[in-house]
Amino acid sequence: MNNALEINNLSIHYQTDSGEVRALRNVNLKVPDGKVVGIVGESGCGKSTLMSAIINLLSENAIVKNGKILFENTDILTMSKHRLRKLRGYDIATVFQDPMTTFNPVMTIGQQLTDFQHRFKERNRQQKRQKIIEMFELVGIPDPAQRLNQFPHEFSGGMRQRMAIAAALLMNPRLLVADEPTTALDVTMEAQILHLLRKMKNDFNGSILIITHHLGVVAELCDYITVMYAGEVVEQGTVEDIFYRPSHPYTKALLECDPAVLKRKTRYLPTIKGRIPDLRTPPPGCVFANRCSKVSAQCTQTAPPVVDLSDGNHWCICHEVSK
Ligand SMILES: Nc1ncnc2c1ncn2[C@@H]1O[C@H](COP(=O)(O)OP(=O)(O)OP(=O)(O)O)[C@@H](O)[C@H]1O
Repeated sequence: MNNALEINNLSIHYQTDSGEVRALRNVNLKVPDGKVVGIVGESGCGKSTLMSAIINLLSENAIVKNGKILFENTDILTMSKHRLRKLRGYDIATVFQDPMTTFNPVMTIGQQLTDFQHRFKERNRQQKRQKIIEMFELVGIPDPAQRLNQFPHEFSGGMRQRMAIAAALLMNPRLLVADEPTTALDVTMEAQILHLLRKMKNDFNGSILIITHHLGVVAELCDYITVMYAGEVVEQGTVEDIFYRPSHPYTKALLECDPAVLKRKTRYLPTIKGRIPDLRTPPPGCVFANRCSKVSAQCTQTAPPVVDLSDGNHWCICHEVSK
């Protein structure tokens, strides 16, 4: 199977006055053609850094220490400006947590989404408008033709997120990267957007990379899951591997804290005790050692090995897990 995106051994640090923050360390990830891959982890695990690197929009103080992000065999991190312009929004489309960031508040939605299609020279203005109406129908926006003349603030949060997804798909991208697409929405809206993304998964030919801290989102949508902790990938596998055969103690702890996964109704949600380590001085051994219930002496001293649990498809890094 070919990969729409392949990340090899990626390490990114941030330069700060108090030292270098090792935000990503030796991250490996593949997004196979036509598949949905989810990245999960707590706040601070490096999800946004990874997302920014994929579209080559890292902060000025970021330094790529090593690694590659391959899209069609070309490294995004060293792409020419011209190629990057084609990549962003055309080959790779993005949907962010706050859909307001996608739209210009002082232009009508119709104008903006017509302009979004400027690369499609073969479509005239009328055809571009027709394409938007078709996309709006697909994502469930009622009276699409009338709504083209409205401004972004005239739509609800959920409708704006539908429009952001429509805008991304208008480009027919090879890869859609969605960063916390449901986090800013209430529970009802979230369910509707998840339903929409599930439908898109079947209609859309490209691949999807979805970044979230919400396990329910990945369970509903993904084929593969990457679990990140403190800048490292700690476990990777199919959705079944991660939900039915979790191996890394962090993955297990995440699952135990998730309300959707918890069978019993609890008044207070459990949390993982302790804190993510300071990424300016990550520990020499396992990054999860200070919070792990299975911690042993070697965990605090030596970096954990990669444990292959299923022919390279399901693996984790841990001293205490054996095949
Ligand atoms: N521009 C920056 N300068 C310095 N440190 C940064 C910068 N951006 C992120 N970091 C640090 O890098 C680490 C990873 O941050 P990142 O935002 O990628 O994680 P995240 O998982 O997306 O978290 P969140 O969900 O809170 O955004 C954190 O320790 C964060 O404080």
